[in-house]
Amino acid sequence: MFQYRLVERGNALKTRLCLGLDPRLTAYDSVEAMRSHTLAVLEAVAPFIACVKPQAAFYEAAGLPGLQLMDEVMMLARRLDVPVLLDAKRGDIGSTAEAYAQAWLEGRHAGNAITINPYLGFATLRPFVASARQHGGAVFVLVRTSNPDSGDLQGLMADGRSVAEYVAREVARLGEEEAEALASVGAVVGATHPAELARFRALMPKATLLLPGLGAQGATAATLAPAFLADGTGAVVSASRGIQYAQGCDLDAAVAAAQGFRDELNLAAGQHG
Ligand SMILES: O=c1ccn([C@@H]2O[C@H](COP(=O)(O)O)[C@@H](O)[C@H]2O)c(=O)[nH]1
Repeated sequence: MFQYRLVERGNALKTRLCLGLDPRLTAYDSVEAMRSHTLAVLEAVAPFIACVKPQAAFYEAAGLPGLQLMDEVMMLARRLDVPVLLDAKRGDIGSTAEAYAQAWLEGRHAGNAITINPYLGFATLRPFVASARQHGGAVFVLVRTSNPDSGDLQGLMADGRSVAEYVAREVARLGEEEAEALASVGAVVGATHPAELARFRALMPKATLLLPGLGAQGATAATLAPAFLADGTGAVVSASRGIQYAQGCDLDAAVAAAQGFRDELNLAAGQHG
């Protein structure tokens, strides 16, 4: 199961870091340069990460070679035994959600995780959850995203609760359907909202939290302690630009940035060495 692979790898390598791999065509002279650098970053940084999070948008933006690269990233991750959490934020009416789930959580993608969007209604999450449960994967529901304007909708209040809290409650409810201590239904909560982490952690006790926003978006590891469970597991924190483009396309700088984030997150999670 994806969530337990994260715990096992995180504990074995002492890391709570998720590598975001968002290759930007504008950073390179050619698609081939983008391909080789992206794969090299994953290979070099793998010993310091609990999982890798390719952002589908960047691969889609590069057309067919980009989609081929996304596939290569996933295959390399599999070879390196690095869990893959695809950031695609899928969500649609039920029958289409079934097709998305089949595409990204089954077959050669069985055991992976994907971010999903609850905007179309809670029932539309079901096909993703069913595929994840059946094929050893996981889903990460958008609860409180990291962007500055995420409160436009997620912060709206109804009966004393924010929309984000309603979604969190649904994540918890789905988790309760599973016997294991950690559920296959996780949540995205931005690292840029440190004051809200304790509340969301408490609302979703069985959910693994994905916290994007470390580095380029200004979040710092030291503020993230409330996201973790008492044993230091239960959350992974992602940085994309802050690692892949730490100093331009310098591979050593990417490794140094990943090591630095890993160490800071271990301190925050109470994992000392
Ligand atoms: O709330 C969210 C959900 C997803 N993201 C994605 O994470 C990375 C962040 O990249 P950085 O370079 O580390 O800022 C990117 O792929 C976003 O689409 C997020 O930022 N916030």
